[in-house]
Amino acid sequence: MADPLIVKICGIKTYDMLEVAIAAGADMVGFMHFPRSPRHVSVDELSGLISAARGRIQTCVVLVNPDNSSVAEVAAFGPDWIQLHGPESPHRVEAIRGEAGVEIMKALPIGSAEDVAHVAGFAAVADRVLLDAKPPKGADRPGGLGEAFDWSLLEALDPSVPFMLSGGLTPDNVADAIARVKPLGVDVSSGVERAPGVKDKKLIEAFIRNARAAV
Ligand SMILES: O=C(O)c1ccccc1NCC(=O)[C@H](O)[C@H](O)COP(=O)(O)O
Repeated sequence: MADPLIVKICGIKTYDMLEVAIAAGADMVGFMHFPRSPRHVSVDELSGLISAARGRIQTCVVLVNPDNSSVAEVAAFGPDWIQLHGPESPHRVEAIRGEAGVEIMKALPIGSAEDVAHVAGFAAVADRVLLDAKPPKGADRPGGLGEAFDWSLLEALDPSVPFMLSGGLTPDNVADAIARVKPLGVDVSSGVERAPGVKDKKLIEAFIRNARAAV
């Protein structure tokens, strides 16, 4: 039997939306800890949200090129995952994985065949990879931009590499994405918001319903 699809709702900032994601059947929530993000949560907020979610849904803290002290500070709250969403090298991913004591998801920007060729090297040192759209030059953050990439690029990916798909997913395109790309899981942020950083209950519910119906 095929593995069940993993659905991650990223950029949760409030307890209300954490409850919405859990009730709607998400498998994982992401908390952004990156000040330039409209979804940024402070360390105090992170600690509270992770505690409220513990044992009910998997938690993932998203960091961008963190130093060792940031990793240790966040890991101490006991999330299930840390997502590295910056230009971390495979060597740095491996080092953080060794130190953090939590599972590591490495986000990788995909905009060309060359980007796809690098995925297997990161998959070998991370617990999971998340393939996202490559941000345009001058973007103020490396993710959460609501932009999709050309999914056909993934036809060149080694089929033994499990990955999650993100970038511009919405309730309207998630079923098509799953059918075409066959990811291990899907991740969404902008597509379930009514304004940047403001999640919407109905959009979260529709996204999860449509994703589950596609498998
Ligand atoms: O969401 C952000 O603001 C963000 C900022 C900096 C690094 C990563 C960020 N988001 C990480 C995610 O996992 C998003 O869910 C992923 O990039 C997809 O976002 P979207 O295209 O908006 O659905």
